[in-house]
Amino acid sequence: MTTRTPALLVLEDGRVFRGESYGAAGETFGEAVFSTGMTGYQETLTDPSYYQQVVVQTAPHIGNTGVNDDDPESRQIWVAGYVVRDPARRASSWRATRGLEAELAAQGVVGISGVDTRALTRHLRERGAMRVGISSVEADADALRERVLASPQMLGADLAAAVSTTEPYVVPAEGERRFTVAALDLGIKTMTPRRMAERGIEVHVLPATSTADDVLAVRPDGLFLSNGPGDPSTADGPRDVLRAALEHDLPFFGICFGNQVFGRALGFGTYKLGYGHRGINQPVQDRGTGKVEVTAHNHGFAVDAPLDRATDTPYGRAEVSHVCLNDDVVEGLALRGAGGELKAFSVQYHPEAAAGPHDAAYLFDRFVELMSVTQRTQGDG
Ligand SMILES: NC(=O)CC[C@H](N)C(=O)O
Repeated sequence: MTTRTPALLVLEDGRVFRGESYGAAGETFGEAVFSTGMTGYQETLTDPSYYQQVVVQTAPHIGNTGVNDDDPESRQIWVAGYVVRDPARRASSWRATRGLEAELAAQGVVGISGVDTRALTRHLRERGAMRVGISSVEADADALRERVLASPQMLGADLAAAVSTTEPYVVPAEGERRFTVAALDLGIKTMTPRRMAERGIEVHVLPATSTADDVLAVRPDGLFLSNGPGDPSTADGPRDVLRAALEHDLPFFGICFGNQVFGRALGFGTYKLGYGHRGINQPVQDRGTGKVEVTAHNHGFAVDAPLDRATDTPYGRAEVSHVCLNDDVVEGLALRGAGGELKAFSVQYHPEAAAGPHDAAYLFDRFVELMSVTQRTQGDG
Protein backbone atom coordinates (compact mmCIF):
# COMPACT_ATOMS: atom_id res chain seq x y z
CA MET A 1 0.00 0.00 0.00
CA THR A 2 1.38 3.39 -0.90
CA THR A 3 0.51 6.40 1.20
CA ARG A 4 -0.94 9.15 -0.91
CA THR A 5 0.22 12.75 -0.72
CA PRO A 6 -2.45 15.17 0.57
CA ALA A 7 -3.92 17.50 -2.03
CA LEU A 8 -6.12 20.57 -1.89
CA LEU A 9 -8.98 21.77 -4.13
CA VAL A 10 -10.09 25.40 -3.84
CA LEU A 11 -12.95 26.98 -5.78
CA GLU A 12 -12.92 30.63 -6.72
CA ASP A 13 -15.75 31.34 -4.27
CA GLY A 14 -13.58 30.03 -1.42
CA ARG A 15 -15.04 26.54 -0.92
CA VAL A 16 -12.31 24.07 -0.04
CA PHE A 17 -12.15 20.28 -0.47
CA ARG A 18 -9.27 18.15 0.77
CA GLY A 19 -8.21 14.82 -0.71
CA GLU A 20 -5.17 13.01 -2.00
CA SER A 21 -2.94 13.60 -4.99
CA TYR A 22 -4.08 11.53 -7.99
CA GLY A 23 -2.22 11.34 -11.31
CA ALA A 24 0.63 13.84 -11.61
CA ALA A 25 1.79 15.76 -8.54
CA GLY A 26 1.81 19.54 -8.78
CA GLU A 27 -0.69 22.33 -9.25
CA THR A 28 -3.31 23.13 -11.90
CA PHE A 29 -6.08 25.60 -12.66
CA GLY A 30 -9.14 25.61 -14.89
CA GLU A 31 -12.92 25.87 -14.97
CA ALA A 32 -14.55 23.30 -12.68
CA VAL A 33 -17.28 21.35 -14.49
CA PHE A 34 -18.98 18.05 -13.72
CA SER A 35 -19.73 15.14 -16.01
CA THR A 36 -22.39 12.60 -15.11
CA GLY A 37 -21.23 9.81 -17.46
CA MET A 38 -21.07 6.44 -15.72
CA THR A 39 -18.73 5.13 -18.44
CA GLY A 40 -16.35 6.58 -21.02
CA TYR A 41 -13.80 8.37 -18.84
CA GLN A 42 -11.10 7.76 -21.43
CA GLU A 43 -13.15 9.49 -24.14
CA THR A 44 -13.91 12.34 -21.73
CA LEU A 45 -10.28 12.91 -20.81
CA THR A 46 -9.17 12.99 -24.45
CA ASP A 47 -12.02 15.20 -25.74
CA PRO A 48 -10.29 18.47 -26.83
CA SER A 49 -13.42 20.41 -25.81
CA TYR A 50 -12.32 19.94 -22.18
CA TYR A 51 -9.15 21.99 -22.71
CA GLN A 52 -8.70 24.32 -19.69
CA GLN A 53 -11.48 22.59 -17.78
CA VAL A 54 -11.10 20.58 -14.58
CA VAL A 55 -13.50 17.66 -14.82
CA VAL A 56 -15.32 16.34 -11.76
CA GLN A 57 -16.68 12.83 -12.30
CA THR A 58 -19.96 12.21 -10.50
CA ALA A 59 -19.55 8.43 -10.97
CA PRO A 60 -17.76 7.43 -7.77
CA HIS A 61 -15.55 4.67 -9.19
CA ILE A 62 -13.18 5.80 -11.92
CA GLY A 63 -10.37 3.81 -13.53
CA ASN A 64 -11.95 0.36 -13.22
CA THR A 65 -11.33 -0.55 -16.86
CA GLY A 66 -7.91 1.11 -17.11
CA VAL A 67 -6.70 2.69 -20.34
CA ASN A 68 -6.30 1.26 -23.85
CA ASP A 69 -5.04 2.54 -27.21
CA ASP A 70 -8.40 2.23 -28.99
CA ASP A 71 -10.66 4.62 -27.10
CA PRO A 72 -8.84 7.99 -27.07
CA GLU A 73 -10.72 10.68 -28.96
CA SER A 74 -7.54 12.63 -29.81
CA ARG A 75 -3.76 12.45 -29.49
CA GLN A 76 -3.62 13.35 -25.77
CA ILE A 77 -5.49 14.03 -22.55
CA TRP A 78 -6.81 17.61 -22.64
CA VAL A 79 -8.48 18.18 -19.26
CA ALA A 80 -6.66 20.70 -17.08
CA GLY A 81 -7.29 18.58 -13.98
CA TYR A 82 -9.28 15.57 -12.79
CA VAL A 83 -11.39 15.12 -9.67
CA VAL A 84 -12.56 11.68 -8.58
CA ARG A 85 -13.97 10.11 -5.49
CA ASP A 86 -12.73 6.56 -5.29
CA PRO A 87 -10.18 5.54 -7.94
CA ALA A 88 -9.87 1.87 -8.82
CA ARG A 89 -6.83 0.35 -7.16
CA ARG A 90 -6.50 -2.15 -9.98
CA ALA A 91 -7.67 -1.97 -13.60
CA SER A 92 -9.70 -4.92 -14.82
CA SER A 93 -10.48 -5.26 -18.52
CA TRP A 94 -9.15 -7.48 -21.27
CA ARG A 95 -8.78 -4.32 -23.36
CA ALA A 96 -6.65 -2.42 -20.82
CA THR A 97 -2.96 -1.96 -21.55
CA ARG A 98 -2.23 0.21 -18.47
CA GLY A 99 -3.82 1.89 -15.47
CA LEU A 100 -5.54 5.26 -15.53
CA GLU A 101 -3.48 6.87 -12.80
CA ALA A 102 -0.21 5.93 -14.52
CA GLU A 103 -1.54 7.45 -17.74
CA LEU A 104 -2.54 10.70 -16.02
CA ALA A 105 0.89 10.89 -14.41
CA ALA A 106 2.68 10.10 -17.68
CA GLN A 107 0.79 12.93 -19.40
CA GLY A 108 1.37 15.34 -16.51
CA VAL A 109 -2.31 15.67 -15.59
CA VAL A 110 -2.81 16.79 -12.00
CA GLY A 111 -5.77 15.23 -10.20
CA ILE A 112 -7.25 14.78 -6.77
CA SER A 113 -9.05 11.76 -5.32
CA GLY A 114 -10.97 11.12 -2.14
CA VAL A 115 -13.13 14.19 -2.75
CA ASP A 116 -16.85 14.22 -1.91
CA THR A 117 -17.71 14.70 -5.58
CA ARG A 118 -21.42 14.68 -4.79
CA ALA A 119 -21.09 17.75 -2.53
CA LEU A 120 -18.79 19.43 -5.06
CA THR A 121 -21.25 18.78 -7.91
CA ARG A 122 -24.18 20.14 -5.90
CA HIS A 123 -22.13 23.24 -5.16
CA LEU A 124 -21.35 23.77 -8.87
CA ARG A 125 -24.97 23.10 -9.79
CA GLU A 126 -26.16 25.76 -7.34
CA ARG A 127 -23.42 28.36 -7.84
CA GLY A 128 -22.46 27.62 -11.45
CA ALA A 129 -19.25 26.48 -13.12
CA MET A 130 -16.32 28.47 -11.75
CA ARG A 131 -12.54 28.53 -11.63
CA VAL A 132 -10.75 26.02 -9.45
CA GLY A 133 -7.24 25.13 -8.37
CA ILE A 134 -5.88 21.72 -7.36
CA SER A 135 -2.52 21.43 -5.65
CA SER A 136 -0.39 18.80 -3.98
CA VAL A 137 2.36 21.35 -3.29
CA GLU A 138 0.36 24.09 -1.57
CA ALA A 139 -1.25 23.46 1.82
CA ASP A 140 -2.58 26.98 2.36
CA ALA A 141 -6.09 27.33 0.88
CA ASP A 142 -6.00 31.14 0.90
CA ALA A 143 -2.75 31.23 -1.03
CA LEU A 144 -4.11 28.78 -3.60
CA ARG A 145 -7.32 30.80 -3.94
CA GLU A 146 -5.30 33.91 -4.79
CA ARG A 147 -3.83 32.01 -7.73
CA VAL A 148 -7.27 30.68 -8.75
CA LEU A 149 -8.56 34.26 -8.89
CA ALA A 150 -5.60 35.25 -11.09
CA SER A 151 -6.16 32.34 -13.55
CA PRO A 152 -8.00 32.81 -16.90
CA GLN A 153 -11.82 32.72 -17.15
CA MET A 154 -13.72 30.52 -19.62
CA LEU A 155 -15.93 33.47 -20.66
CA GLY A 156 -14.15 35.13 -23.58
CA ALA A 157 -11.57 32.33 -23.97
CA ASP A 158 -10.46 31.72 -27.58
CA LEU A 159 -9.09 28.17 -27.48
CA ALA A 160 -9.93 26.29 -30.70
CA ALA A 161 -6.66 27.08 -32.50
CA ALA A 162 -4.64 25.78 -29.54
CA VAL A 163 -6.08 22.25 -29.82
CA SER A 164 -6.58 22.08 -33.61
CA THR A 165 -4.35 20.20 -36.02
CA THR A 166 -1.78 22.53 -37.56
CA GLU A 167 -1.55 20.51 -40.80
CA PRO A 168 -4.46 19.31 -42.97
CA TYR A 169 -4.97 15.53 -43.21
CA VAL A 170 -7.38 13.18 -44.95
CA VAL A 171 -9.51 10.43 -43.43
CA PRO A 172 -10.32 8.18 -46.41
CA ALA A 173 -13.82 6.92 -47.14
CA GLU A 174 -14.47 3.29 -46.23
CA GLY A 175 -15.33 1.49 -49.47
CA GLU A 176 -16.32 3.61 -52.43
CA ARG A 177 -15.94 7.39 -52.04
CA ARG A 178 -19.32 9.06 -52.48
CA PHE A 179 -18.60 12.54 -51.11
CA THR A 180 -15.78 14.86 -50.09
CA VAL A 181 -16.22 16.92 -46.93
CA ALA A 182 -14.05 19.76 -45.59
CA ALA A 183 -14.03 19.51 -41.79
CA LEU A 184 -12.80 22.49 -39.81
CA ASP A 185 -10.97 21.08 -36.78
CA LEU A 186 -11.92 23.28 -33.84
CA GLY A 187 -11.11 20.39 -31.47
CA ILE A 188 -12.45 17.44 -33.44
CA LYS A 189 -12.91 14.01 -31.83
CA THR A 190 -11.48 10.97 -33.65
CA MET A 191 -14.87 9.28 -33.93
CA THR A 192 -16.44 12.11 -35.95
CA PRO A 193 -14.54 11.69 -39.24
CA ARG A 194 -14.85 7.93 -38.74
CA ARG A 195 -18.66 8.16 -38.62
CA MET A 196 -18.49 10.03 -41.91
CA ALA A 197 -15.92 7.68 -43.48
CA GLU A 198 -18.25 4.75 -42.66
CA ARG A 199 -20.80 6.43 -44.92
CA GLY A 200 -18.51 6.82 -47.93
CA ILE A 201 -17.28 10.33 -47.09
CA GLU A 202 -13.66 11.33 -47.63
CA VAL A 203 -12.94 13.84 -44.87
CA HIS A 204 -10.37 16.60 -45.34
CA VAL A 205 -9.63 17.78 -41.81
CA LEU A 206 -8.41 21.39 -41.90
CA PRO A 207 -6.83 23.60 -39.21
CA ALA A 208 -9.11 25.93 -37.24
CA THR A 209 -7.47 28.96 -38.84
CA SER A 210 -8.32 27.86 -42.41
CA THR A 211 -9.96 30.38 -44.74
CA ALA A 212 -12.96 30.01 -47.03
CA ASP A 213 -10.50 29.61 -49.93
CA ASP A 214 -8.77 26.72 -48.11
CA VAL A 215 -12.17 25.05 -47.72
CA LEU A 216 -13.23 25.56 -51.34
CA ALA A 217 -9.82 24.35 -52.55
CA VAL A 218 -10.68 20.75 -51.55
CA ARG A 219 -13.78 21.02 -53.82
CA PRO A 220 -16.04 19.72 -51.05
CA ASP A 221 -19.59 18.43 -51.36
CA GLY A 222 -20.17 19.69 -47.83
CA LEU A 223 -18.64 21.59 -44.93
CA PHE A 224 -18.42 20.28 -41.36
CA LEU A 225 -17.56 22.28 -38.22
CA SER A 226 -16.49 20.26 -35.18
CA ASN A 227 -16.82 20.49 -31.42
CA GLY A 228 -14.18 22.48 -29.58
CA PRO A 229 -13.15 24.29 -26.40
CA GLY A 230 -13.69 27.88 -25.36
CA ASP A 231 -16.25 30.62 -25.78
CA PRO A 232 -17.99 30.52 -29.19
CA SER A 233 -18.38 34.30 -29.17
CA THR A 234 -14.64 34.48 -29.98
CA ALA A 235 -14.86 32.27 -33.10
CA ASP A 236 -15.11 35.01 -35.74
CA GLY A 237 -12.81 33.26 -38.23
CA PRO A 238 -14.83 30.00 -38.42
CA ARG A 239 -18.07 32.05 -38.50
CA ASP A 240 -16.85 33.91 -41.59
CA VAL A 241 -15.74 30.68 -43.29
CA LEU A 242 -19.21 29.24 -42.65
CA ARG A 243 -20.95 32.37 -43.98
CA ALA A 244 -18.92 32.13 -47.20
CA ALA A 245 -19.91 28.44 -47.52
CA LEU A 246 -23.59 29.29 -46.98
CA GLU A 247 -23.32 31.90 -49.73
CA HIS A 248 -22.06 29.12 -52.03
CA ASP A 249 -25.02 26.92 -50.94
CA LEU A 250 -22.56 24.33 -49.66
CA PRO A 251 -24.36 21.74 -47.50
CA PHE A 252 -23.32 22.16 -43.86
CA PHE A 253 -23.36 20.02 -40.73
CA GLY A 254 -22.00 21.12 -37.34
CA ILE A 255 -21.53 19.52 -33.95
CA CYS A 256 -21.44 21.34 -30.59
CA PHE A 257 -19.02 24.27 -31.09
CA GLY A 258 -20.00 23.92 -34.75
CA ASN A 259 -23.65 24.45 -33.75
CA GLN A 260 -22.72 27.57 -31.82
CA VAL A 261 -20.69 28.94 -34.75
CA PHE A 262 -23.65 28.16 -37.06
CA GLY A 263 -25.90 30.12 -34.69
CA ARG A 264 -23.53 33.07 -34.89
CA ALA A 265 -23.29 32.82 -38.70
CA LEU A 266 -27.09 33.09 -38.80
CA GLY A 267 -27.02 36.17 -36.59
CA PHE A 268 -27.91 34.65 -33.20
CA GLY A 269 -25.98 35.29 -30.00
CA THR A 270 -24.46 32.72 -27.65
CA TYR A 271 -24.40 32.78 -23.84
CA LYS A 272 -22.84 30.87 -20.98
CA LEU A 273 -25.01 28.32 -19.20
CA GLY A 274 -24.97 28.15 -15.40
CA TYR A 275 -23.27 24.77 -15.18
CA GLY A 276 -23.66 23.28 -18.68
CA HIS A 277 -24.59 19.81 -19.91
CA ARG A 278 -22.00 17.03 -19.63
CA GLY A 279 -22.70 13.31 -19.61
CA ILE A 280 -24.20 10.61 -21.76
CA ASN A 281 -27.91 10.53 -20.88
CA GLN A 282 -29.34 13.94 -21.77
CA PRO A 283 -32.85 13.85 -23.30
CA VAL A 284 -33.23 15.81 -26.54
CA GLN A 285 -36.29 16.15 -28.74
CA ASP A 286 -36.08 16.38 -32.52
CA ARG A 287 -38.88 18.90 -33.05
CA GLY A 288 -39.32 17.79 -36.68
CA THR A 289 -40.17 14.18 -35.90
CA GLY A 290 -41.19 14.58 -32.25
CA LYS A 291 -38.82 11.74 -31.35
CA VAL A 292 -36.83 11.89 -28.15
CA GLU A 293 -33.23 10.70 -28.20
CA VAL A 294 -30.87 10.07 -25.30
CA THR A 295 -27.63 11.84 -26.12
CA ALA A 296 -24.05 12.61 -25.11
CA HIS A 297 -23.34 16.24 -24.18
CA ASN A 298 -20.41 18.45 -23.36
CA HIS A 299 -21.26 22.12 -23.54
CA GLY A 300 -21.08 25.12 -21.27
CA PHE A 301 -22.39 27.65 -23.78
CA ALA A 302 -25.58 27.68 -25.84
CA VAL A 303 -27.22 29.48 -28.78
CA ASP A 304 -29.78 32.17 -28.01
CA ALA A 305 -32.47 31.55 -30.66
CA PRO A 306 -36.28 31.75 -30.37
CA LEU A 307 -38.06 28.41 -29.86
CA ASP A 308 -41.50 29.59 -30.92
CA ARG A 309 -40.85 30.93 -34.41
CA ALA A 310 -38.51 30.73 -37.41
CA THR A 311 -36.08 33.57 -38.09
CA ASP A 312 -35.38 35.04 -41.53
CA THR A 313 -31.64 35.32 -42.22
CA PRO A 314 -29.66 36.35 -45.33
CA TYR A 315 -29.18 32.61 -46.04
CA GLY A 316 -32.73 31.35 -45.55
CA ARG A 317 -35.14 30.59 -42.70
CA ALA A 318 -33.54 29.37 -39.51
CA GLU A 319 -35.35 27.33 -36.89
CA VAL A 320 -34.55 25.53 -33.66
CA SER A 321 -34.66 21.86 -34.68
CA HIS A 322 -33.75 20.22 -31.35
CA VAL A 323 -34.32 21.13 -27.73
CA CYS A 324 -33.12 19.73 -24.41
CA LEU A 325 -36.07 18.36 -22.43
CA ASN A 326 -34.42 19.12 -19.08
CA ASP A 327 -34.19 22.88 -19.54
CA ASP A 328 -35.38 23.92 -23.05
CA VAL A 329 -31.84 24.84 -24.12
CA VAL A 330 -31.38 25.03 -27.92
CA GLU A 331 -29.81 21.72 -29.02
CA GLY A 332 -30.00 22.05 -32.80
CA LEU A 333 -30.53 24.46 -35.68
CA ALA A 334 -31.81 23.99 -39.22
CA LEU A 335 -31.65 26.35 -42.20
CA ARG A 336 -34.25 26.02 -44.93
CA GLY A 337 -34.47 27.46 -48.43
CA ALA A 338 -37.44 29.19 -50.08
CA GLY A 339 -39.13 25.85 -50.87
CA GLY A 340 -38.70 24.62 -47.28
CA GLU A 341 -35.81 22.34 -48.29
CA LEU A 342 -33.03 21.69 -45.75
CA LYS A 343 -29.80 23.55 -46.60
CA ALA A 344 -27.69 23.29 -43.46
CA PHE A 345 -28.07 21.96 -39.90
CA SER A 346 -26.24 21.35 -36.66
CA VAL A 347 -26.65 19.93 -33.18
CA GLN A 348 -25.28 21.03 -29.82
CA TYR A 349 -24.72 17.45 -28.67
CA HIS A 350 -22.66 14.47 -29.82
CA PRO A 351 -24.10 12.10 -32.46
CA GLU A 352 -20.60 10.58 -32.87
CA ALA A 353 -21.40 8.97 -29.51
CA ALA A 354 -17.91 8.57 -28.03
CA ALA A 355 -18.77 7.83 -25.34
CA GLY A 356 -22.55 7.63 -25.26
CA PRO A 357 -25.69 6.17 -26.82
CA HIS A 358 -26.07 5.94 -30.60
CA ASP A 359 -29.62 7.37 -30.80
CA ALA A 360 -28.46 10.38 -32.84
CA ALA A 361 -26.47 8.51 -35.52
CA TYR A 362 -29.24 9.39 -38.02
CA LEU A 363 -27.77 12.90 -38.20
CA PHE A 364 -24.78 11.62 -40.19
CA ASP A 365 -27.26 9.97 -42.59
CA ARG A 366 -29.11 13.28 -42.80
CA PHE A 367 -25.84 14.97 -43.87
CA VAL A 368 -25.32 12.32 -46.57
CA GLU A 369 -28.90 12.82 -47.74
CA LEU A 370 -28.43 16.59 -47.81
CA MET A 371 -25.30 16.26 -49.93
CA SER A 372 -26.93 13.81 -52.36
CA VAL A 373 -30.02 15.98 -52.82
CA THR A 374 -27.81 19.03 -53.40
CA GLN A 375 -25.67 17.11 -55.92
CA ARG A 376 -28.81 16.01 -57.78
CA THR A 377 -30.37 19.51 -57.89
CA GLN A 378 -27.09 21.17 -58.85
CA GLY A 379 -26.56 18.45 -61.46
CA ASP A 380 -30.05 19.12 -62.89
CA GLY A 381 -29.54 22.87 -62.92
N1 LIG B 1 -18.03 20.21 -26.94
C1 LIG B 1 -18.03 21.44 -27.44
O1 LIG B 1 -17.89 21.66 -28.64
C2 LIG B 1 -18.13 22.57 -26.45
C3 LIG B 1 -18.41 23.90 -27.08
C4 LIG B 1 -18.10 25.06 -26.14
N2 LIG B 1 -16.73 25.09 -25.80
C5 LIG B 1 -18.97 24.95 -24.91
O2 LIG B 1 -18.49 24.70 -23.85
O3 LIG B 1 -20.17 25.12 -24.99
